[in-house]
Amino acid sequence: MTPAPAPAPVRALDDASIDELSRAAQRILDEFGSSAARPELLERVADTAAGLSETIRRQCRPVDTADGLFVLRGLPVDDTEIGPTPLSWATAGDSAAVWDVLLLLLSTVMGNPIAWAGQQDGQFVHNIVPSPGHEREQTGASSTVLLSPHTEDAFHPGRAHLLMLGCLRNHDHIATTAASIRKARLAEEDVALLSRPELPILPDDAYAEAQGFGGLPPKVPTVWDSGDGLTLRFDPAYTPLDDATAEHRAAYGRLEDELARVSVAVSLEPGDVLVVDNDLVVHGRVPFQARYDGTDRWLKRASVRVPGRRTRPAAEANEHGYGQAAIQAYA
Ligand SMILES: O=C(O)CCC(=O)C(=O)O
Ligand SMILES: [Fe+2]
Repeated sequence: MTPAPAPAPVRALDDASIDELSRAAQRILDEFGSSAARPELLERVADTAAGLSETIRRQCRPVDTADGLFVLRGLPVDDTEIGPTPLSWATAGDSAAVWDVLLLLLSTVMGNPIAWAGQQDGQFVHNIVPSPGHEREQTGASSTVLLSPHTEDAFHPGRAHLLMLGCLRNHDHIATTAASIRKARLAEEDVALLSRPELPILPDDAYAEAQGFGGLPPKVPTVWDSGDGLTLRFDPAYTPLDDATAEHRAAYGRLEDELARVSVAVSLEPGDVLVVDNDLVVHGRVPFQARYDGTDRWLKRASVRVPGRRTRPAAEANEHGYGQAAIQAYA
């Protein structure tokens, strides 16, 4: 089912904030010559973020509607200046590096950016572009398949609280999909069933090394009440549903149906930064045909932990995370 386009809550940045953020990012990039995440650069980002205006801080406040997301709008993108869309994250290098710094600044206002040694060379900001040979994968590099709704890095207890997608180019208006558990209607019995840790979530195809990990996959709950409402950890493409009881599978299926029912399509415009609460919302992407001619869709992605947030079951602390470690920008 193709989700209905629905207006996502937009937080429009005013001219002064746009100017302040753009200048701050450019200054850091000029100083370091590259957005590669060195400790000195992260330190400068932290200092700069701490000095950003109250107005910017307010626009970066936590998600405050049941949509579980918002779009920060107004940052400028010059389609010529950013150059052609790279053919893969591995060849992106410093393409549109000022956006790496912008996302790091915004992430740092919202929390603590994280990186993974096993993904995109340990960078804090990822390039999401369609890549030849990966068209049918369940990763950000795919195109011709529906990227099914998922919690980002669902396999791992160190996964982000917030996911940030900055749009540099999207000529064909290809939508990101988003479904909030806070809008889903689930029977009490289904919530009870899905709160039981009955199935593991395995590492996705972006983590080749973790997929070879030898330990026993921990069984995890799919939904739970975190105190202020339902919260979820969901990635059906990497969940061995055949191992579940028929009863559990049926409840999981009803959850999938509900998420499809409440799913919205968010077609990002250049300059938009979509912020998704990874505890409330599963995201995906509609299928599309890549051209590989430098004009394809191009997003930058950052993942953020929010210190002190208590949305995760205590048992997650004992998970091995398949040998992967989330590297936090600030200890
Ligand atoms: O391409 C998109 O809109 C989302 C891709 C995705 O799932 C991600 O970057 O985590
Ligand atoms: Fe994702």
